[in-house]
Amino acid sequence: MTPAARTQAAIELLDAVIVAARDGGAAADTIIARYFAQRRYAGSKDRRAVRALVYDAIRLLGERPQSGRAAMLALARDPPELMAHFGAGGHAPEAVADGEPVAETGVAPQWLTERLIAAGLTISDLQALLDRAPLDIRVNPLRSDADSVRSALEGAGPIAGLPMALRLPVDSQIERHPLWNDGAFEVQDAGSQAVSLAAGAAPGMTVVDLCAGGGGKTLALAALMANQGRLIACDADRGRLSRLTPRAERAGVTIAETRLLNPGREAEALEDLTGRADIVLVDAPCSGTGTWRRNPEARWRLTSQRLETLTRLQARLLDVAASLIRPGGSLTYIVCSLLDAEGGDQIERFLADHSGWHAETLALPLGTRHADGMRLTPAHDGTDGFFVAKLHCT
Ligand SMILES: C[S@@+](CC[C@H](N)C(=O)[O-])C[C@H]1O[C@@H](n2cnc3c(N)ncnc32)[C@H](O)[C@@H]1O
Repeated sequence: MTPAARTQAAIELLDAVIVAARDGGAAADTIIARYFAQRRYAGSKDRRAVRALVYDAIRLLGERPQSGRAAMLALARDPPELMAHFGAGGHAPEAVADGEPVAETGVAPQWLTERLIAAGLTISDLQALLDRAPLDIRVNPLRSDADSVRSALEGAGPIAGLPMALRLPVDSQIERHPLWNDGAFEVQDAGSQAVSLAAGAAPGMTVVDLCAGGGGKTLALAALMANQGRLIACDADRGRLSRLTPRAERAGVTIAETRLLNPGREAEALEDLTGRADIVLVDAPCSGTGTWRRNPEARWRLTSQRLETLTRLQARLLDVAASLIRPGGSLTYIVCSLLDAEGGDQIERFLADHSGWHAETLALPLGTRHADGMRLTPAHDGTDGFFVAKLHCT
């Protein structure tokens, strides 16, 4: 592909990303993978270059742009050599027309920027939400140890405060590394590892991971439990939950049992656990404002209606979780969002509605105190953004 043809490919992809963001379609990564699956003539350098153009344009634009061309014209202001691709002939984009729209640059949609600022973030905190994410792994003590994994992976370095976490050069190809196959490590953001510690899981406990998804935190909990006790991994999404079993096998986790929940009727499938769990972890479905480094187009998807639906679901899941906890047990609530509506406000509501509960003052190796919990941000902690709180039932 010529450089100008790559620019045209990026425009076509951006058009698809914009439509998907508007209509709740596939993620940008999936759209790019599908595009190249149908264009085998594109070599790996072409793919890398086109992908970089698409993501550079997405990161540059806070509001969802009207078209891929408007997005690319905004990017073409700098570096200006991109502008020379327009009208270059062959597979290049058409020449720029007089008065053609150019998308406005920005960090996030106005309404979200306002809410994030209201949650105490600065503009540079917001800008850091769009940095390129590092590649972090969690060493699995059920299969290996941090020194062995570190010496086997080129460029691996420690992360202060997290003895089982290592940070690797961003482009490291590790997903099929022999040590990965052996279950010696999992790819997991350091922030995700830090907030998992908040639950205080220990050997012999009964732990419910209410929103386990593919099991990222379930596996971390199992390691903290030294594979002893009972770990019930639940989710309402059969596909996600089904990915947990092979991962657990690879990681040598034998205590995890999965339970599929019926949305809206979660408590029914958990009746036998009422008042019996030492710990319930609610890694709640959320807007993901803390993970824009990985999915920058997510900020083009979120609407205030979607946010409202999510906050209602989070409140309900907190109530379900509370019913499972034994007296003296604890509930850890996590969201990878930095909006107070999904973080501190949820805890405030919960405490107002549930007498006999209180929030613990957390002391995690990363993060800062925020509302009744702690907050991790890319700018402060070099991790994805999270809010975590721990509630005790007396
Ligand atoms: C933030 S993700 C969980 C990520 C996972 N804990 C991890 O560490 O990889 C939130 C999960 O909540 C699940 N979820 C959505 N609605 C739910 C419900 N009503 N009950 C339980 N889980 C639900 C989603 O399917 C999704 O997997």
